[in-house]
Amino acid sequence: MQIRHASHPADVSGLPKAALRERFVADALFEPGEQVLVYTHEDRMVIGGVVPLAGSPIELESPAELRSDRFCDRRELAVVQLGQGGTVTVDGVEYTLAHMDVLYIGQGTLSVVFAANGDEEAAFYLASALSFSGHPTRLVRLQDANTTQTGDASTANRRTVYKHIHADGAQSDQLVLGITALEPGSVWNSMPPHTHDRRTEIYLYFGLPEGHRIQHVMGEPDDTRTLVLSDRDAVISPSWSVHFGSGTTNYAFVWVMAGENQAFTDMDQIAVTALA
Ligand SMILES: O=C(O)C(=O)C[C@H](O)C(=O)CO
Ligand SMILES: [Zn+2]
Repeated sequence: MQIRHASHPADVSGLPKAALRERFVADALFEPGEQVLVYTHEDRMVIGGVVPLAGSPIELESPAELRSDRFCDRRELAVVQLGQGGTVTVDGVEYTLAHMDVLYIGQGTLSVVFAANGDEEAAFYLASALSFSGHPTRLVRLQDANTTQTGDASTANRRTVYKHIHADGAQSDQLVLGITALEPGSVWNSMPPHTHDRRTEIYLYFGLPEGHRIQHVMGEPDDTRTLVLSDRDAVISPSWSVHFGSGTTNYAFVWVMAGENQAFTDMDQIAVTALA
C-alpha cells in the first residue's frame, strides 16, 4: 500500500510539480487482476481500485500497514462501480453494482469479494475511513441517490450532483460520498470554489475520453497550484485546500469526504475574484 503523509500549506506552496504530484495524486489505481490501495494520513482515508478479471474474483486483503486482520476491523468502506458492472459479496451476500452504483460496507465486515460479471468491465473504486460502529451494508443505486442540478451553461459549469452516502442517505460514521457529472458543454467543477476545514476530500475523475485532460486546482485560495490529471486519476484535497477544476471536455468525478462532520453544506465559499 502506498502511504501519503499529511501536509502543511506552507510546505506545499513552493513544491516542485513532481513532488506535488507525488504527495497528492494517485494514479494507476485500476490494474487488471489487482488490488491497489493508497493510504493518506489526511483523516486516515484509504482509496484504491480493484479490477477482477472474468472468472477470477479478488478478495479484499488487509494491508500489513493497517495492523488489522480484516480490512473493515476498524474501517468503513464505500465501493463505486466505474466500469460497466460487477458483483461485490459482503459476508456471503452478493450485490450487483451497475455503472455509478455505490455500496456502503460497514465496520466489522469480515469478507469482501469483488467479481466481474461475464465480459463486462468491472472497475471498483474504493474509499474508506476509520469507523467504530458498524452501520448496515447498503447498496445505493444511481437512480436512488439524492440528485441536485447546479451551475449554468452560460458559465460552463452545469452539472448534476448525486449524493449516495450522506447525512440523509446511507448512514456512515465519517464517509460522505457522491458523484458529480458535468453536462456536455460544461467543464468547470465545484465552481465557485470552497474549502471545508473540517473535512478532507478526495476526487477521482472518470468518464474523460481519450486525448482529454483535467486541470485540477488545489492549494490555499490565495496561493493555488494546478495539476494536470487524466481519466481515473485521484487527487487528495487536505482540509485547508480548494478543490476545483476544468476539463477539455465534460466528465464526471467521485467525491468522498471524511473528518469532523458530515454536513455537505458546511463549506466556506470563496469568491472567484479572491483566487490567486
Ligand atoms: O461540482 C461540485 O460542486 C461538487 O461536486 C462539489 C463536491 O461535491 C464537493 O466539493 C463537496 O464538498
Ligand atoms: Zn468540497
